[in-house]
Amino acid sequence: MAILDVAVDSGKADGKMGGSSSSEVAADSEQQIGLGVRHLCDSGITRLPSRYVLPPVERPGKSRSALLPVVDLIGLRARAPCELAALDAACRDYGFFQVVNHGVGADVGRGMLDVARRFFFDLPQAERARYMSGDIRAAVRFGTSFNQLKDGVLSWRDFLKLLISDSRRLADVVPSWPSAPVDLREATASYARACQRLFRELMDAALEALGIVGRRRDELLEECEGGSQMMMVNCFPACPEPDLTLGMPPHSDYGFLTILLQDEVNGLEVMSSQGDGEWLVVEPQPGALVVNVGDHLEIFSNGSYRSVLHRVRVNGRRARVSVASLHSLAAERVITPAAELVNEPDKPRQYMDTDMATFLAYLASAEGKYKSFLHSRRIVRRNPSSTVPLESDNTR
Ligand SMILES: O=C(O)CCC(=O)C(=O)O
Ligand SMILES: [Fe+2]
Repeated sequence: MAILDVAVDSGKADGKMGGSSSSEVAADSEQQIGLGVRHLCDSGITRLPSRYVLPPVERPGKSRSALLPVVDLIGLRARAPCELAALDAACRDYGFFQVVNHGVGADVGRGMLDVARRFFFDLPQAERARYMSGDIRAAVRFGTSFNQLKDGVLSWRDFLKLLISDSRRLADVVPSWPSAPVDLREATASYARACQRLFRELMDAALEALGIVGRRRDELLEECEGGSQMMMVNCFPACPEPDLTLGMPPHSDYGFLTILLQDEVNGLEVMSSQGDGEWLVVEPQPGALVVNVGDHLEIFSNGSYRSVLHRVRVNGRRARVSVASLHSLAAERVITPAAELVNEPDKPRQYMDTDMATFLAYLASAEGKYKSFLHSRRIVRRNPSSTVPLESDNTR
């Protein structure tokens, strides 16, 4: 039976380790694990349960510190050529950048992180368990690990997923969000709205940098207004053996752009663009937001912009909270390489069309790690008449 079903059916959502004399024995039980990492920590474990232990080659190992390129939204709004060039270069070369003067109020960001921390750390487990679901399509979902029902090795992470299928209808979905802590809905809706504005401004500039202008750009921006937004509120508790596991395995994000808000605890690591397989620890500037290109923008830009692998490392002392806001067009919209960026034979089409249904079907059937979804959409030309999808790999 799926882990999550066991957890929800157990009826002991807020129970501690009833009757067990060894925390490790209990911690290894599927039932405890299904309730999430935060709950597991409450049981007083001192060793990492075996379900979280990665094989040696997949453990975090060494990584070096790096500063992401900085994009200033004020300059971008004014269409300062150097700022537009900085955005373009960051999306082409790194797939990641940090944005300053982004217009998301410091109080709005702080409010979001504060309520997220209280959701994971102050509420009784039963409150969170009300939102547990094994259905990856559920619009409101408390879950654990990465792709819980498919993960061979589990990730040291709990999350609250909030899906807004049409950003214009945010107010309609807010009442379905958790009612505790009492300010969760208000704080999260304010932050979600601020992210929508930032996403549209960044897309506006990115389209211009890609050379998509005039009516076509206006239409796309209009579509972004009614696009989808997925908020992943992530919690990475302090881990008893952080070198043996990850908070999130290497993955790329599915949307156009992801806006990432994080607390002061480091953890995000990005695959180096040098092709040397090195992991770079992101040191964000205080007050900056981290932004990354997702699979849909790599497809739309016909490979000019890069959706880059990233992962989350955990640590032994401090819990970390982050909020990733993934933005794309409406779920039913087909994402296709922009006609302006396909130019046979010099720059042939690199990707097949995709849509949300295809992505979800893929997630339901696979772990979704590395860039396997994106690679499943890649076109490889062995000879001019055959187009077949590329096998997945983890080089980008
Ligand atoms: O917590 C982070 O730094 C990254 C989170 C992330 O990659 C995601 O939610 O997709
Ligand atoms: Fe991500």
